[in-house]
Amino acid sequence: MSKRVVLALGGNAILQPKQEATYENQFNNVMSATKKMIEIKEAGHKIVITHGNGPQVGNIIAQNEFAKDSVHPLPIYVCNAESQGMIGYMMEMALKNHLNKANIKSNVSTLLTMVEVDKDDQAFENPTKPIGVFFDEEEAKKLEAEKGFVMGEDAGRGYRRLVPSPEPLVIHGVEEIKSLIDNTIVISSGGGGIPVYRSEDGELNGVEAVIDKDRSGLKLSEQVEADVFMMLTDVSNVYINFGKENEQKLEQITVEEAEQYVSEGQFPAGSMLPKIQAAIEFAKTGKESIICSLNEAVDALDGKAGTRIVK
Ligand SMILES: Nc1ncnc2c1ncn2[C@@H]1O[C@H](COP(=O)(O)OP(=O)(O)O)[C@@H](O)[C@H]1O
Ligand SMILES: NC(=O)OP(=O)(O)O
Repeated sequence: MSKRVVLALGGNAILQPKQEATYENQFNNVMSATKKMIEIKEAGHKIVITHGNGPQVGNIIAQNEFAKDSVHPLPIYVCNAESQGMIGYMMEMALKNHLNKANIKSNVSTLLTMVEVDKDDQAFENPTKPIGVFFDEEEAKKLEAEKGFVMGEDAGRGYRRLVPSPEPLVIHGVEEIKSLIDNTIVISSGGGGIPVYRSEDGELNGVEAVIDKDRSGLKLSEQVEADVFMMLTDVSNVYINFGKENEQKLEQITVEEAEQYVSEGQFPAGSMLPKIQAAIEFAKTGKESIICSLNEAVDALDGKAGTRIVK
């Protein structure tokens, strides 16, 4: 059965933590990731793709920082737009080349997507979103002291800069996505979307933040009325007691079971927790959420791989 599927791809799939941030490395990763997405298309499903941008937006911000004495630094929301354009370009080109090779007729369109947030969101008081490259503890302390950055540990992988990550509320371009989806692979809300707020007079304004792409993926799935919300990452499943001797793979869990694991603190805030929370919210609507590895996406849609969260 053909399903309408929203795919959320992690920013780390585009640039792995230990890889150099060259264009070639990122494009090769995008080529591999999009090849897997084409398999979903070949299986007859309609897909909307969203993606992370943590490593990329962090690097663009760092480029601005390094060059600030000669070129004016740009606000974070503009850096978000830049990362959306850069990743969207790589994905659209890679998808078109794969489709061409496989002789599949489908268009591909990247939407520059603004996502509305509440300018009074508590997240602005408490930066939690890790972006950019990883540092050791000593380097992180230096950056806090010298640049006033907020730094934090990211899921045991080292220290990264933390920026506010408000809740996405309204995804722009939803009607356009719905009208395109039958014949087009749409890429939307990249990097969680360009964060904007609407002031009382109705005017849109950019705001300094990076939205979590799993939270935006959830909103996108709800607003485009997807059948499945799929978060593609670098682990095959969600586990309880992850990394311990008694770790246990989860294949299908209910919303109640997932909430119980969250309350036990099974999932770290910087990595698996936002995915599980987004999966729970989507599953509450009676639709299906899947967290799986990119390599097993087609099997996961058939119920043969990954972790499914259902009502
Ligand atoms: N309970 C868990 N089950 C599975 N993976 C977990 C768990 N807790 C933490 N992780 C980590 O979460 C990571 C995926 O989150 P993240 O790196 O933010 O993904 P992405 O960049 O793909 O969105 C995995 O690589 C894994 O190391
Ligand atoms: N914006 C965002 O959530 O990016 P990552 O997936 O790279 O963290």
